[in-house]
Amino acid sequence: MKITDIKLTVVGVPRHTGFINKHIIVKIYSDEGVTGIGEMSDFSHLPRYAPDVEDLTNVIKSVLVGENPFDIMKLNKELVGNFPEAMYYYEKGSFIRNGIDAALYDLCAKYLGISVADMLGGRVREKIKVCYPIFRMRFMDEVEENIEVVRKRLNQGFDVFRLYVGKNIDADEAFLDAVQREFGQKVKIKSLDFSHLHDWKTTLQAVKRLTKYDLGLEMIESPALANDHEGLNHIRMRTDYPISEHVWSTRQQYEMIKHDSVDIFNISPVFIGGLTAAKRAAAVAEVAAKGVILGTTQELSIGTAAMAHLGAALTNLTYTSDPTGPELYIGDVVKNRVQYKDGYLHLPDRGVTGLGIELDEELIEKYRVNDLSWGEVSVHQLQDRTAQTKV
Ligand SMILES: O=C(O)C(=O)C[C@@H](O)[C@H](O)C(=O)O
Ligand SMILES: [Mg+2]
Ligand SMILES: [Mg+2]
Repeated sequence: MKITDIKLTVVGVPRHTGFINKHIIVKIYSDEGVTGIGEMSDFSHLPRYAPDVEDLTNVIKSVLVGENPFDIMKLNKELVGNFPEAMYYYEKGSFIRNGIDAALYDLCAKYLGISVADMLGGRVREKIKVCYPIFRMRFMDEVEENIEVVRKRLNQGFDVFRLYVGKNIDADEAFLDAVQREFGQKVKIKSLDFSHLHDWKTTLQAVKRLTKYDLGLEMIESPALANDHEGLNHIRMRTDYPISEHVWSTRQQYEMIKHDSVDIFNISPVFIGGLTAAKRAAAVAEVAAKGVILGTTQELSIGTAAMAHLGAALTNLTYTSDPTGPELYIGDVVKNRVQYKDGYLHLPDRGVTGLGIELDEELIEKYRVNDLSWGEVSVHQLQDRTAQTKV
């Protein structure tokens, strides 16, 4: 089989919060008449610049056209050559590699008539426990709005949540207090995510306040400045709670092991550049005897299905994971969205081929936008993932 062509389509899909995220839908065509699909998810992250999609398409064509899609390791090496790793969480080259890698798996698995999980090592599980995110509050009046989100999502079966914290600790505390009073044991807050906003010592003060409300806390995430591997170790040694951090490059994961920085690696294909790289990062975690969760950038259904197939094959998925993107957006671009039930992300059936997701061309057209250009949006909105415009 040979790759014959590549198509990239940009879509902008609003979230229930009002925040609009741009993604690129990838199609890889082959001379066997089989097409692979993938998703370069959520370019709506800092820094505020964007790749030119026409130029990007040409670059990717120059890497892939004429190649055998089964040469996944060779093609990943080529992709890393063209879009090198960086020591940055939201490195856009990783998003690009991720979309291509998923489409290669989809193409090859469809050709073989098997599901992507079967290419990644089969199924250890059929469903993955996930949590619903509560985005960061800066103002007290956001507390009640977020309690309403908990009420609504609990009714839909999401009983585990995670909370982005660190810009208004009074609001964080008021939220946790209100959750405890209203929901008691019915709801779990599995993580407090500080998103690298503060140095570890400042975070530690906040952790002391917020862990008064232990609602089933599994981990404290990103509690030091980005790439402060020693800082993570300092705070890890001073709190009883497991520390988690995202993996965004091979070198950064190595440094975190060297400095014994974390208990849990938060692994997302989008931030490490694909299913291939994410599977390797999970194997590295196993070697280092660390826990693993599947993280998220809040993907649409294609990106989330890719993570479900990956999660199916991981033996060391030890804590509650994060991918709930399709529940956050008001729409999607597929005929069959991924399924959530009782707070679990369910894998597509074993009988499906590829990722098991079918594109809906009408929905692609509905959400299609010309490019990845930035509209009016503030750094706060980008950090906090809300449409909140107050300063
Ligand atoms: O755990 C995290 O950190 C995230 O989920 C990052 C978020 O910013 C996410 O990418 C989003 O877009 O909401
Ligand atoms: Mg995080
Ligand atoms: Mg994101």
